[in-house]
Amino acid sequence: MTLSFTKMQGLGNDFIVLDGINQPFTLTPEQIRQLGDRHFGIGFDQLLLVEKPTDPAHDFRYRIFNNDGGEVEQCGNGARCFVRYVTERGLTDKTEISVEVATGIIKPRLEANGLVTVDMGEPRFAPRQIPFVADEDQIEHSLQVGDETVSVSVVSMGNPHAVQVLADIDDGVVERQGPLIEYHPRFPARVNAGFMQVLSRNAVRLRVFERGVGETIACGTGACAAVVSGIRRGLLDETVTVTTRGGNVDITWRGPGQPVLMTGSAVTVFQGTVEI
Ligand SMILES: N[C@H](CCC[C@H](N)C(=O)O)C(=O)O
Repeated sequence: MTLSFTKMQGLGNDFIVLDGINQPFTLTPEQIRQLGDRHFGIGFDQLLLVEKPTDPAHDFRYRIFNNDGGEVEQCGNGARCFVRYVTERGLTDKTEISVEVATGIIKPRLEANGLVTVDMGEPRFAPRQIPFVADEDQIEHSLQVGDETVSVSVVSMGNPHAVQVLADIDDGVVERQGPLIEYHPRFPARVNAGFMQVLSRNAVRLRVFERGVGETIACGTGACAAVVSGIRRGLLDETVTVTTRGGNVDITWRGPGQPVLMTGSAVTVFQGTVEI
């Protein structure tokens, strides 16, 4: 099978985007792993699939696969690339679209300045919604990680995140704790592990060890979850610039019942075809 794809990146989190509307296909998890391999395949963090919506009230359906082959509920950097892809390829003439994801609706919008803003929907905190093994929602939960006891905030942006606030995120903590948190038994669906350093009430640094991938250069939903958890902890104001290894993304959250808004870049790198 020959597949046409577009290679894209948001803050260095990289993707291949596939048009499942005009190019119907199926891929097994093993085939996704092969395509995602950075030596024997194309290489990507996630594969993004564009499909027709199940509800005609919306413009598209958006499916996301990590490079371990697993399908997941949400991808923030990918959402910005999604709207750039469908407009550049003429799949829509709109600049703001309504997109179905596994756990809700997101609304990406192309801005006049070339950036993309996405209404990522409301964050969720109930343990069963994450999913997370705990009695109730708490702003911080104690978690045993190897021989360390850490304090995490647990947030779902559709996909699960466990976020720590640390004075230093470059001392080896990401490499040491990331894999242990991703597979922690209290997260039945695994989890993305965020490591946040607060610089001011409007600026943080963030590194994320992503479920199904490992550490990525940037994580959009991770940035959303980190800012929400920092606001809930009383450390941040409602609009925050998140500095990742791949660049900056701006996140706004006006509190419970409100959506998280994310603004950042989305870049088309190249087009290609692949035999699989
Ligand atoms: N690894 C994530 C999916 C991709 C999230 C990230 N690339 C983003 O930009 O939000 C998960 O398993 O939930």
